[in-house]
Formats: sequence, structure tokens, C-alpha cells
Amino acid sequence: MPRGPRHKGGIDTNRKGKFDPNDENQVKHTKIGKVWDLYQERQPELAKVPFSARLNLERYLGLYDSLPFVWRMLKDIGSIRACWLYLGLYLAVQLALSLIPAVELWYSGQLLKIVGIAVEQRTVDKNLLISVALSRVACSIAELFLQHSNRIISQPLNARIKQYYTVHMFNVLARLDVPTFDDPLVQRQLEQAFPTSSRQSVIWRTVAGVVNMGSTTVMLVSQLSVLLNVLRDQQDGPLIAFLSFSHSFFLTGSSNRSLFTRVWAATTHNADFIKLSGLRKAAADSAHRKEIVAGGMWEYMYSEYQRCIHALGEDATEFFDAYEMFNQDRFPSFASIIRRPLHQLPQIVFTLRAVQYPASIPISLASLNLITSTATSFSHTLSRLFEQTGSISDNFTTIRKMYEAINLANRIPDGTVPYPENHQSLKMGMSIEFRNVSFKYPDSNSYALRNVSFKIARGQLCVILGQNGSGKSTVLKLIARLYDPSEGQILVDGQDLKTLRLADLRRAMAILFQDYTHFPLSIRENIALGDPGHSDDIDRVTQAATLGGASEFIERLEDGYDTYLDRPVRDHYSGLPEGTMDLFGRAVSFGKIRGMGEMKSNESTTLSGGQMQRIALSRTFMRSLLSESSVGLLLFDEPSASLDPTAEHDLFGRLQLLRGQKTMIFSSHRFGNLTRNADMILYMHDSVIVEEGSHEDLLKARGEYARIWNLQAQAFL
Ligand SMILES: Nc1ncnc2c1ncn2[C@@H]1O[C@H](COP(=O)(O)OP(=O)(O)OP(=O)(O)O)[C@@H](O)[C@H]1O
Repeated sequence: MPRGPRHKGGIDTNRKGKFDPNDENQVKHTKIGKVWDLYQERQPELAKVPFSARLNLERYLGLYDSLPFVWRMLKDIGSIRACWLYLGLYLAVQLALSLIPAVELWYSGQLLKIVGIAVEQRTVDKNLLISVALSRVACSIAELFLQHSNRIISQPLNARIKQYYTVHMFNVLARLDVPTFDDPLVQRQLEQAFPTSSRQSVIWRTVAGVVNMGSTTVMLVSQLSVLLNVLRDQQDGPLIAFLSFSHSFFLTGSSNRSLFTRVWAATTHNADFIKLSGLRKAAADSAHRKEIVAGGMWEYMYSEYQRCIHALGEDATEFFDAYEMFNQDRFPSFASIIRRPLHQLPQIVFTLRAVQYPASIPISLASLNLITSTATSFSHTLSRLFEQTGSISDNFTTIRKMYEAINLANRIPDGTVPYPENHQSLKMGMSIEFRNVSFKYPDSNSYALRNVSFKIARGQLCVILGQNGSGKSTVLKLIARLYDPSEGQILVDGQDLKTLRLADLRRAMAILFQDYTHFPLSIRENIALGDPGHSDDIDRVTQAATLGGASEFIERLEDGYDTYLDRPVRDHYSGLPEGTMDLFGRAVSFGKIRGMGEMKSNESTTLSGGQMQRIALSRTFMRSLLSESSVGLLLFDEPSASLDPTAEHDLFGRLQLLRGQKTMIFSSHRFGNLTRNADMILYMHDSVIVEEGSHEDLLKARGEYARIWNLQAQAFL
């Protein structure tokens, strides 16, 4: 994601269509220095006309589609406790604030009138002068109080709205199934619906934006009407007012040049710059240090870095710096040139008029002052209004996206049949049957499984063997219904898997994935999540940890079960003296990685790979072996890959013992005790099952299984 204020000026990221840098009709290519290629969407003809660019009609048409969602948002906000009360107060304060400039203007007009009368008649109504002056001062003080109240009211309002939607958002994220969550379109939708960076929720920004737009309009209309009222009787008032305001309509010219108000993309093909960046990253990242040192690479890296820098000269800069330098060399735009004389025009006209009609000078001079000061604030208010309408239309679209995301349906439809009919039956295991199952992953064109058929009876121990990528894990994922087969049917206890209630089905099985992850939560929670229903039961957690072979090293940790493997909250600090090596009981990290806030899900600085696997195993035990009757099927994908031989031996012993009558399916690369004891072995090759049977059957068949078994046996002779 590019650095910099990507959304400044409000790019409509929700637009339909495609940005193709190679489309010369739509996209302008600019070479920035030697390194960067900038591609900018060409402005439509209409947008070149000053003023219309700000209206961006296409964008506002989209507002209409979003209205039903905005209505739903209002209803949702209404359901938040005390929100209407705060909202009412907020509206009242905003309205008062928007009227204040007009009231101030009116008093300024009154003061001018007094000056006018004083010049003409040489008399001053002192009482009137004092009361007008006091009221003018009172207005300023009232504005200060109102602004303060505005902040006081908007804070709890924003907080309540944010809290309400945060819970909604979490629910949306947490409930998505694998194919839906992995879909790039859904990812984009989620990213747009729940931008992670902004401090204020989009909902609050929209509410505040709409209210601000209303109050800005009230401000403009009230100021204009007061100004017209004051100037009505003055000879050149309307003409000078028109000239003063005209320059505010040319403000658009300068903003048109900003990169960030358009669709754009930048890239580089410069080999030297790419290499330079790679060298810089490699030298700064601790992950490469070992190899740099052991391989004696630094001299080569240094000389290459120097060579690239010399080849690039001044152009060895990041994109935004390069763009800034490039922009500074460009000539000012037509609109910004024309704005300057326009700014002076009222004074010139005023001088000409004054020369023509000297008698009217004093009044017009006062009016000119009033008009020009109002015009300056008016042009700012007007440009704010345009900006607000732009961001409102974007916010409305984001709200539509957000509600669409809330309503997002999972790709794996839920079944309706409760499972199992009889909970006691689960103790005897579950039967699994694949009938001509074929499957392709959603983002893949090739089959991960092809025409796979097999049947595992209740209570059997099945081992799936095969090379890397042959489809073993995929079989387990389909049984857990993480995906649905592209063709064929899977039966559980004789019933179509798709008809069974998903929650029931998943409760009835425990699965340990090969690419298991650790949650950025405490070890206790990491294990307890295996059986969320009993997460408070610390005895169960410790028992599960013992079965998983994890309890010993967990107890040795300083915080024991409360240890966080990856602390999800970063500490914040800056400017620490160099002697500060630890803070809040943790080592201070000065590495670059820290700044990125990245957390790796299955890596930990404190535990070994085997220890991590033991925690994952404990989670599976928490679910499967403790709550006796609720699980009937255990799926293990390479459960011993990171374990040492003793630990593996112990694990299989415990699994056999605790399995009871339940069905158990292993995916494995290893031939040994496990396969010898299996009721059924499925040998997979290239997405299909090539051999099927018990250890003895397969040895007799003299196929691939027998060949590898014999190879292994010879290796140990
Ligand atoms: N999420 C995915 N998206 C696309 N393709 C995938 C995905 N997961 C696996 N595949 C592909 O499906 C095929 C089967 O993969 P699978 O993980 O089932 O193999 P495996 O036998 O378990 O391999 P290993 O022994 O390495 O674990 C492989 O070709 C793999 O590249």
C-alpha cells in the first residue's frame, strides 16, 4: 500500500470498472526522473471545467443507491442507548454555531451603519454603539462555549456509535467461513467496509459530515442573506460583492493538480533502484544477518549499493519524494494564475468608482472592508462544503459496503438436519464415505482430488499416506466441510454431509491441522479454545496440556499458562536512553520490524517448533478426549511432524489409549507403528487414491506402499 495521504481529497475507491495503465485513452503516463513511472487516469472533459470537478456528478449519483443503507444506519444508531438525546443536543449546538457568523456579520453591518451615519451627520448614537459592540463580543464568547460543548457532546456520541459497530464488525469477521474469507473480492470488500486505520468510525464521520454539511449550508445562506440585507441600499455593494466572491469559484484550479484527487498508480522497472531497495532491506532486517555474516557478503553488498547509487544519482529517491521534486518544477496552473488578478479586482473597481463618485467613498470603503472579509471566509466555507459533499458520498458508499458485508452470506451453506440423532452413538465413532469426490480449490484450475472414493467404518483407524501435495490434507478439510466438493458426495453415518447442521457436525469432530496456528492470546486460552464451552475449566486445560505433552514446559514459563506467545498489544515509546534494554518487563525492540506491527501467527520468539506443536495438540485434546461423548471423529494432519522420536512415540501411545472406539484419521508421511496398526491405509498419488487396504494387504499387493516400506526397513538394517 502506498505511503502518503491516499484518500486526501476523496478518491472514489468504490467506483466500478478497471484501471488499466496500458490503456492510453484513459490513462496518462508520466516518467518521473529515471526511476518512476506514474500512471494517472485522464480527467473527463467535464472535470476540466472549473467548479464541475468538485461536483463530480457520477459520484453523487451513487448516493442514491446508498440511501436505504443510510436509513438502516440511522435506525441502528437509534437503537443505541441515549444516542438520540446526544444527537439532538449535537444538532442544536451545530445549528447555533452555524448561525453565529451571520449574526456577527449583522452586527458588523450595524457598526458600519453607525460609522456611515457618523460620517454623514457627524453624530453617534452612543447607546446603540455600546449595545452593538457588546453583542458582537458576546457572539464571540458564545461561539467559544458552543465549540466546547460541541466537543463535549460529540465525544460520547462517537464512542457509543463506534463501540456498537465494533461489535458488529467483529461478528462479521469472526463468522466467515474459509472460502468466503479467502475470496479476494470479499477481502477487498472487508477492507473497504472496515478500514483499519481511521480513528473515527465511518459511521460517526458520516453523521458528523451530514450535520456539518447542513450547518455549512445554513452558514452560507444566512451569511449571504445578511450581507444582501446590509448591502441592499449601497450603490456599488452588489457589484463589488459579486467580484469579491467570484474568486472563490476558482479555488478548484489548484486542487485539480493534486495527485491524490485522482486515480493513479506508480511503479518502477529500474533494475538499479529495485536492487538498491533490496540491498537496503536485506541489510536492515535481522532475518538476514546470520547469512550475511557467515557468508561474508557485506563487501559485495556495499560495493553494489554504491554502484546503484552512482548510476541513479539524484533519482535514487522514493516515489513521493521524486513526485514532489518533479511537481516543484512545473509551471503554475491557469486557474491559479487567474485567481490573483481576480483577488485584486474589487479594489480596482472600487477605486474607479470612488474617483467617479467621490461623495460615496466613506460608505463604500466601509462596505468594501465588510465584503472582502466576508468573501474570504465565504470562499473557505464554500470550498469546505464541496469537500464535505465529496466525502459524504464516499462515506455513504462505505456504509453501503459495510452493511453489505454485514449481510455477507457464507459460501458453505448450512444444513438443517441435527447431528447426531443419538449422542451416545458418537462414542462408537462416525463412519465416513467418499463417493467419486473431486475437488478444486477456489483459486486453482487443477484438481486437488480426483474421483476419490473410500469408506471408513465407525471406530476405524485410518492413515492417509502419500507424497507432498498428493491431496491428504484436502481429504481432511472436506470432511470438516471447510470446502464443499466440486463433484461427488461425502456421507457421514450414511447421511449427506451437506444436509447436516454445520455447528453440530463441527462439534462432533476434532481436527489438528498441519499448518495449525497460535492465536495471539494466552497459552491457557490457546488450549481452551479447543472446547470453548469449557474454557473456564482450568483443570481441563491442564489435563489437555499434559496429554499434549506441553504441561512441563508451560509450567516452567514465568507466567505459566498466562504467558502470551505473541503479545497482541504493542508498547509505545520513543526517545529511550540507550541503557534502557527492557521496559514493562519486556525486551525493548529497536528493530524495523517492530514499527510494522507485524505478528506471525505460528512463530514465537520463546518456544521451539516442537513446543508450539504440543500446544496445538493440547488444544485438540481439550476438544476431543475430555468431553467424552461430544466428539466421534478425530482428524490429525501430520500431528508429529515437529516432534522428536520419543515425543512422537509417547503421543501415538496416548492417542491409541484415549481414542476408545472413536474413528480416527491421520494424514502422514511416516510408515511405522501407526500404519501397522491401521485398520485402513489410503495411499494417495497425484490427487487420486492408488492403493487401499491394511498394512498386510498393501505389502501383499507389492505396490508403492510396499516399496517404500521395504526401503525404510532396509535403511535401518
Ligand atoms: N488453499 C489452497 N489453494 C489452492 N491450492 C491448494 C490449497 N491447498 C492445497 N492446494 C493444492 O492442492 C493439492 C493438494 O494439497 P494437500 O495440502 O491436500 O496435499 P498434502 O498431500 O496434504 O501435502 P503435504 O504432504 O505437503 O501436506 C496441492 O497441489 C496443493 O498445491
